[in-house]
Amino acid sequence: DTEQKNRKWSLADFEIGKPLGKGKFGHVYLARERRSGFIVALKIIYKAELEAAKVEKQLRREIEIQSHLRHPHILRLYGYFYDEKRVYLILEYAPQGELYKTLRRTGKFEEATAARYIRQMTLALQYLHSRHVIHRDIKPENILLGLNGEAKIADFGWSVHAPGTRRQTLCGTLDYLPPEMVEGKEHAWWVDLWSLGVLAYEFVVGAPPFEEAAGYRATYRRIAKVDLKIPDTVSPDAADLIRKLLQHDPEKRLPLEKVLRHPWIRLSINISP
Ligand SMILES: COc1ccc(C(=O)Nc2ccccc2)cc1NC(=O)CCSCc1cnc2[nH]ccc2c1
Repeated sequence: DTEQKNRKWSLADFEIGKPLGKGKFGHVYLARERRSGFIVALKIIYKAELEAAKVEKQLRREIEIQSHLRHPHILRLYGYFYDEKRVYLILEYAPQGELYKTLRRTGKFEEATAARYIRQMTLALQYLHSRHVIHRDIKPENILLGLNGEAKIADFGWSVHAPGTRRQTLCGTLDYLPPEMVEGKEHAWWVDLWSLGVLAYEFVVGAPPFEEAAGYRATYRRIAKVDLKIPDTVSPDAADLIRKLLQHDPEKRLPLEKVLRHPWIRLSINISP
């Protein structure tokens, strides 16, 4: 409520529980707000690390963007506070944990499950794009699972207001990069359409489409050429959607509204939440 919303939080308001993981810039702990008993995830980030990485402004901008985002498939940032050494982000806790752990454990998802997650991510992207926010980093590692196993985009380490042209020093996997980013071109919301295609492929196949053991140059080449091979274990409907999203030309990528009406996605609606 508004009283809760505007109040000044401090560490004394929370009981810290088990560690939930290590993020880009900090450690995340389960925590309970003492007065209400409300469970949250508390991300503790050292200011020294922010200064060393020159990302203080990026964090401030993110907090500004995210404190206004409200969507069932986007992890909430409830608020933040700081003391002289650390910044604390009060984040939504996702009880069913990290989607990529489930994916690695099961190898790949049943197509109905995959389609449900893709529909949920599409709804989240539609909401973000309507707020002129590009996520640019949609991958299994950034998706958490809520109380009923619903997918939530959970990491906003790189979201920007559209159109983004700043080159990010990209660490981590290149598998999700679209050609225009690999070629360092101007990019916008259609970047997320490409990533949605990569995500759908990885969910039903169990590995990203352009992965190259030979290293990143080979991955770059395969992305730039859109050297896409879809195994015939993948249903025709799923393959059709993946092909319509993994288009080199951004204007040819299936818009989010059409993704929601695609047969593969419509089929997933009548199966569990
Ligand atoms: C909305 O989310 C976020 C918003 C902002 C930032 C962030 O760090 N921004 C940043 C930092 C420094 C410089 C610039 C920007 C991170 C997240 N998200 C996460 O860190 C993922 C774990 S969310 C916690 C959480 C919940 N529920 C779980 N269940 C199991 C594990 C788990 C883990």
